[in-house]
Amino acid sequence: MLSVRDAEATILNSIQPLDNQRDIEFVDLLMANNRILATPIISALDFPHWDNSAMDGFAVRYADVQQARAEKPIILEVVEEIPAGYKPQITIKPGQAARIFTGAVMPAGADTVIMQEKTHRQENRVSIFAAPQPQEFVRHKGDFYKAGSELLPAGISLTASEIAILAAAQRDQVSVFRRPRVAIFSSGNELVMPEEPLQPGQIVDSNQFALATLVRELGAEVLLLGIVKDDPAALKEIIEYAIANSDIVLSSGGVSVGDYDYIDKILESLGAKIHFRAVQMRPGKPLTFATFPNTVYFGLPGNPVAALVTCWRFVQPTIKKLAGLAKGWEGKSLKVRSRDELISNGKMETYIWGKLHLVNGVYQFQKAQGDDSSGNLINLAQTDALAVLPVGKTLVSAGEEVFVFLLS
Ligand SMILES: Nc1nc2c(c(=O)[nH]1)N[C@H]1C(S)=C(S)[C@@H](COP(=O)(O)OP(=O)(O)OC[C@H]3O[C@@H](n4cnc5c(N)ncnc54)[C@H](O)[C@@H]3O)O[C@H]1N2
Ligand code: MOO
Ligand SMILES: [Mg+2]
Repeated sequence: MLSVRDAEATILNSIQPLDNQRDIEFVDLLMANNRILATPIISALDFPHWDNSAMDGFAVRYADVQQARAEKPIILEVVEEIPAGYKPQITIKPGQAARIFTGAVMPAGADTVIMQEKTHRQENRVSIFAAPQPQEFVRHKGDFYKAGSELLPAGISLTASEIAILAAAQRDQVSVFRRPRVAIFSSGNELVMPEEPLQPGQIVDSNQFALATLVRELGAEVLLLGIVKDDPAALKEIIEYAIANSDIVLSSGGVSVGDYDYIDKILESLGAKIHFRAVQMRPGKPLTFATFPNTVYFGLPGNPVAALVTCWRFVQPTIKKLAGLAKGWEGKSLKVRSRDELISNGKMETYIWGKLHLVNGVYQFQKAQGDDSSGNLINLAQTDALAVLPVGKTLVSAGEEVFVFLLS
């Protein structure tokens, strides 16, 4: 059976990221949070734009004050006051200084700023009590970035710091990748919506809610297609519609070996390339991955935990890669100490859901309490990590280290 690693490689190698010409849109800066930048940002300006003071104090000529000492202060004439936002009018000559404030433009003639605490002001004179370093507390034009240099590369997710840079670079609109479109439906005669009273044998379709929420959290747009009966004609119709209208299709249920598990046969009849039908993992073994020319298809297993685990493990990096993220789409793992004993049959890569606790700066993994059947979605609540027992590993004792797959 295909290993998790090979399944992941097969999936990610078949993902074509969105196109940086065709698949972009312009959004206002404050709407760009968590969107992915489609075009690099090149600075039109030097940063800082002009020489300015890094302190409240006095702008001076270094040559005038290099001998200043507490016992023998240098006294300068204050010829101008320069608050932030003001254009200095006077050139500082030998023996002169300007009162200056943080962020204010350096006056011509001055090359150094003395912080206020090292001075004493009396009317139009200032005493300097300590020698500065040459050019101390001056932020020079272009020190941080020169015009023409790249401020932000394409393919990064925009957060507060990048939005600030875009604002500083005077971009009020920004070119981002469109959101990937993900079609979601559930298959099964037994499924009903949450508001419907349960008849014998029925079960609420929780998967469409879980998957839609996860997909939205990942920044993609959801096309929610609801519940489809285990009926080949109905399934074929919805799959045709889904592949025509999305980048990624997620169905849940109907991918195992039962007589009513039709998904794979329909995908075949529609000309899909079926890459695999099962992965050596638990939960999540019956996972179908197929591709159409413009759409990738995940036939997720119906059991609620299996559907979410396979989504976390495989769909999450797929959405990130397709969305245009240049790197960092692969899942993240961390080695932590397990509080609980973890058990596997050793035949499958086993994913045990639970929670991380930060204790004295070190993460500990706590397994979810209760029945760990893949049908028991109740104990998935508050899950933020999956402990991973590789094939061949049957036991992690309490207190032993284990790799966990992070969910966010
Ligand atoms: N003979 C075998 N039987 C099964 C195998 C196997 O290898 N050989 N694998 C088991 C595993 S593991 C899983 S996981 C399931 C996967 O089954 P399907 O993907 O075909 O899904 P269904 O049969 O339609 O449903 C399975 C289970 O999940 C419930 N379900 C389905 N959809 C939803 C939904 N949208 N929301 C909530 N619950 C859902 C459904 O009622 C069933 O209980 O196959 C095993 N069998
Ligand atoms: O994966 Mo099936 O993966 O639950 O029980
Ligand atoms: Mg089935």
